[in-house]
Amino acid sequence: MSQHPLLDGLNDKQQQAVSNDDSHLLVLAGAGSGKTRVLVHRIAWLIQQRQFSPYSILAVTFTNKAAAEMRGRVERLLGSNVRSMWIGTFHGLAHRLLRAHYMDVGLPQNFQIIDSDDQQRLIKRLIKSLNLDDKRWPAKQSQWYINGKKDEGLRPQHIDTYDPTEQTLKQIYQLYQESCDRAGLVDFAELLLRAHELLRDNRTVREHYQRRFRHLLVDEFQDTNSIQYAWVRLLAGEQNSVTIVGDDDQSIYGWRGARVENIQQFLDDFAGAKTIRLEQNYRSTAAILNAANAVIANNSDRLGKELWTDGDDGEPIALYAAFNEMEEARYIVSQIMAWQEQGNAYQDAAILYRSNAQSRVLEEALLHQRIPYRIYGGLRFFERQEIKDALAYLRLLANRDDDAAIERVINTPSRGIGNRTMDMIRQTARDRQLSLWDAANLMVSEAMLSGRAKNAVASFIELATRLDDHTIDFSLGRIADEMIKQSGLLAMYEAEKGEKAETRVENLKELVSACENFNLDDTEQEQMTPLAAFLAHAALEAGEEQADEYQDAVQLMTLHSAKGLEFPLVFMAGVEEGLFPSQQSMDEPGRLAEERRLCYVGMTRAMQKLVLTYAEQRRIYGQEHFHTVSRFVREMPADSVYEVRAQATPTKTESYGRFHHSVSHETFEQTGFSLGQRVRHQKFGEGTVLNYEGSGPQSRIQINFDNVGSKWLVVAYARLEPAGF
Ligand SMILES: Nc1ncnc2c1ncn2[C@@H]1O[C@H](COP(=O)(O)OP(=O)(O)OP(=O)(O)O)[C@@H](O)[C@H]1O
Ligand SMILES: [Mg+2]
Repeated sequence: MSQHPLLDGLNDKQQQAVSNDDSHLLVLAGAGSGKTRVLVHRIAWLIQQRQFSPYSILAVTFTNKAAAEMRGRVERLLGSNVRSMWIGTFHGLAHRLLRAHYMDVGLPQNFQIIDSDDQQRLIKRLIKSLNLDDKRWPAKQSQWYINGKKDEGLRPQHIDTYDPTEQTLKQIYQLYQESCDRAGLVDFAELLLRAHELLRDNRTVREHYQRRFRHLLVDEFQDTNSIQYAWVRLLAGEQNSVTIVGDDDQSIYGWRGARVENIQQFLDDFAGAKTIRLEQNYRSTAAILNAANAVIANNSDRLGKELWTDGDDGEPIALYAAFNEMEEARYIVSQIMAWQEQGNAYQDAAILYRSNAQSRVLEEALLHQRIPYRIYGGLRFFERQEIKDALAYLRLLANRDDDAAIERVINTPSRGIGNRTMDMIRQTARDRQLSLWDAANLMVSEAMLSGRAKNAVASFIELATRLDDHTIDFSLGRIADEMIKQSGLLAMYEAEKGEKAETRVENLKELVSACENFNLDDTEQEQMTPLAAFLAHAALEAGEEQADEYQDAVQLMTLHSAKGLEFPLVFMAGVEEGLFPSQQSMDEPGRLAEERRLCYVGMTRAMQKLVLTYAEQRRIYGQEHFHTVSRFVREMPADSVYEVRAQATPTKTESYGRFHHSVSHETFEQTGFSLGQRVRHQKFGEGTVLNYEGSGPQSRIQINFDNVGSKWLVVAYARLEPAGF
């Protein structure tokens, strides 16, 4: 019997899932087993074989990018467009519903979506208007509260509480809601909630969509939250078919309200649902898959799945122990260069990391070698809001007349300098041809401002002056450290709640690390002060174009955003106890299990080659840490991992007080020198080898000369000789 072309290239179980009749279906399977592929083929099958109109299909994916890809793949399979099919993220689809029914939900036609930052700013203003102390009531806390309630489907009137704190939060929520409604603003949580209310409360609309969407298909179902699940149930109604695919081992958003229990709930709620398990992995080599399976086996409470491959063993997983994070980054970059020289594309390599703050050092190493890269789902380090705030303070220290810097931070964190005061300062500056700084000083000394405004401006001037005087003899790292503390920036972000604020605090501390490690010689701008040189470096780096969409570029992303994707070559950087698993997760079994699932997700992104790296010493979040290799690595079978560099002989270099090891991998061997070695230069005299980069004739070596300090030299020209101790 000849089979339908849409079933070609699928195994039996996959074919069963694709050609399933109209009963509800759960495809429960491990990573890389073809779940997403099954969804794509099933959509095409429904249209071509079962004659459903694309109009009657609704598909949900986890990101917009995944939605676009899925639509493209369906269209390629069918050879026709499926424009009338609804496909998108839960948020995107909710938005579409609200646009179509704005009147039914009481929104103006031109309602606007606000992002998390806008939302927070609005809440902040409202807290002030209630005359609440914003130290006692940080906007972030209210934001967290409001969004949490919305995710549970609760409006202010549903909240009954005698707790005085919650009563105030409820009052803020109420006021926030009123002002959003008045202004026609909709936040992310509101999109989901309002669309849910529309479907729940408006029978005509509900029945319309229930009649329309005969098939609902959801990818990455393990990461749906309560309201998203409620949505699926409403749209399914009594007669429509629901296909969900997921993997309980890849549930990694529990911390954000996702409920892996929804998989079990689905089987309870949707009568007659079938379960199909896919067990063959088509993505990764046996070495990678076996190691990933061994890691996840350490979790309990799993729904239980098998995963095997008949593919090649492939290369074992490489484990590289770097002596610090910079050397880790250089190693990764050198491997990517070697891989590219073998004829591979940059875009087939991905660097995954646990924390956003790790990206800075990696970005710098890539920039240094002029390798294009793209940060997936995020801003580059020096473009992030909190970093720009902090840099503005540093700019102000370097140059009081930097008006843009003053504009940015004169009231960040809030010091009671309002728009009116700022307008007056701007006006004075214009009238008298002064910088904002000079205008502000003038207005304070000549009492041109009212009492409160004057005090606020004076305190800002005093802060900048004090910071400068106080840090005059400090190293760049200490200047940055004092600045984030004294300016109140650190405290401001620390007072906020939520993941984004946590990341911001981490990034600020990471900026301190960046300053500490900043090497003046790197810039070859020895006439500049370290601060000025650093600022130039940061500005240039931020101004560097992010690789554009079509350019071949290395992919950088957090482990979380790598979900569902695959790459021939994958690096997982920072696999260390305390970083991955994270420090906070180590004492809580639930969180540790989620970290382990994240490790499983990361490893199973790799198709051909997986490289794990860790740094024995890492300066992160502004502090030096000595880490051991992650327990997850120890959970991998010994024969599936090989250490790239086993032997390490620590030598201490006085100037840096850091431990260095002699490296034995090729790149450095070519130079003929080893870290910590004593060398002699004709002009500069004797010194100790601190660092190196690049390979072949281009390789450069950093030497701390006893008399002239540290210098980077090109090995080929430096004519260095070994020297005795
Ligand atoms: N029957 C098959 N024959 C050959 N290749 C397949 C088959 N099924 C899937 N693949 C390929 O295996 C890879 C993984 O498939 P897919 O991304 O659909 O897996 P998944 O289960 O969705 O993974 P994840 O859990 O990571 O989202 C893809 O490159 C896909 O094209
Ligand atoms: Mg998938």
